[in-house]
Amino acid sequence: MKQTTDFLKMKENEEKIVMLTAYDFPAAKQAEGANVDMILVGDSLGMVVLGYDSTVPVTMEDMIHHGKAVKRGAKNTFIVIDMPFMSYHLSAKDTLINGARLIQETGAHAVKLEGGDEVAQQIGALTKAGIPVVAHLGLTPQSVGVLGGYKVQGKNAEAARKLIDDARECERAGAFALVLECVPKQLAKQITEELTIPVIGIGAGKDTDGQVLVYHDVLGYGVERVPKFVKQYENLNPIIGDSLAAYSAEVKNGSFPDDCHSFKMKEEELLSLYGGKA
Ligand SMILES: Nc1nc(=O)c2c([nH]1)NC[C@@H]1CN(c3ccc(C(=O)N[C@@H](CCC(=O)O)C(=O)O)cc3)CN21
Ligand SMILES: CC(C)C(=O)C(=O)O
Ligand SMILES: [Mg+2]
Repeated sequence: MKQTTDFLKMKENEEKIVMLTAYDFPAAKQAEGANVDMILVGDSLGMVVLGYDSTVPVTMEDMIHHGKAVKRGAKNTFIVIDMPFMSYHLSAKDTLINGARLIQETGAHAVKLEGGDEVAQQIGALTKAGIPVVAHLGLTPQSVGVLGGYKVQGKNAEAARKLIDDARECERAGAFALVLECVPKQLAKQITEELTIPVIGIGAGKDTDGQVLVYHDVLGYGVERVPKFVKQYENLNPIIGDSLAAYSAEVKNGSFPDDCHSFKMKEEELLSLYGGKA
């Protein structure tokens, strides 16, 4: 299994880092089977598997419940788990307690939290306590209310400069990697070149050190509309829809279950069951 330091070496060797989200046992098994370098138990689970319209309602309990299932499915893959909304803002003590719970109770290897300068203290405290941290900048979905929607970030010079400063600050605070979401590709390239730690992009172009996508987006599984930056490698929705409709139709018309999906008792057992008594 890869370690935090291996991701730094991958950056140095210009070997791309592949990250994919997973929220449950089967997805984690598939991700590990596909040899992804890192699995992210993202708080996007609130939207793609719990049906909320943002990541804000996701709780520590939700993250731990899903994190445990992912770990059972991917025992040999590096796992990063999102710290949910407001679990790293109240106090240094709360941040450490929540970070420790996520690591200890799920068996994940690192936590991820959103923000730059304003959470540098928390990144430092967690790292000093022995919890590896991935920073997350650009479009930070937990701040959707403040950002006013899921929009590309860092489009003007001033916003871009702030993002570059924040990225440096995250590295200085001790983050071992940075997720950069929904920013212009030129800005992502510059940040990737300026940082020593690996930058993993999502909607950030091809020049970052790695890429991350949401499992359900890649597969077209459950999700209806996906962000522009998503490449759908499959569209499972109609496959699942058609399969379930066929099952339903066959139950209704009596063609399921047939003999090959049923169990049979031997004739002599049937005879002794009914034979003398009927
Ligand atoms: N299924 C899913 N995939 C994700 O990548 C994802 C989630 N959910 N939930 C949490 C966040 C939210 N994300 C999103 C959601 C929507 C857009 C989006 O629609 N963006 C517009 C761009 C708008 C603009 O031009 O500024 C787009 O058209 O892609 C982007 C990121 C990324 N994350
Ligand atoms: C989109 C990725 C980076 C994420 O934070 C999540 O899936 O929650
Ligand atoms: Mg997230």
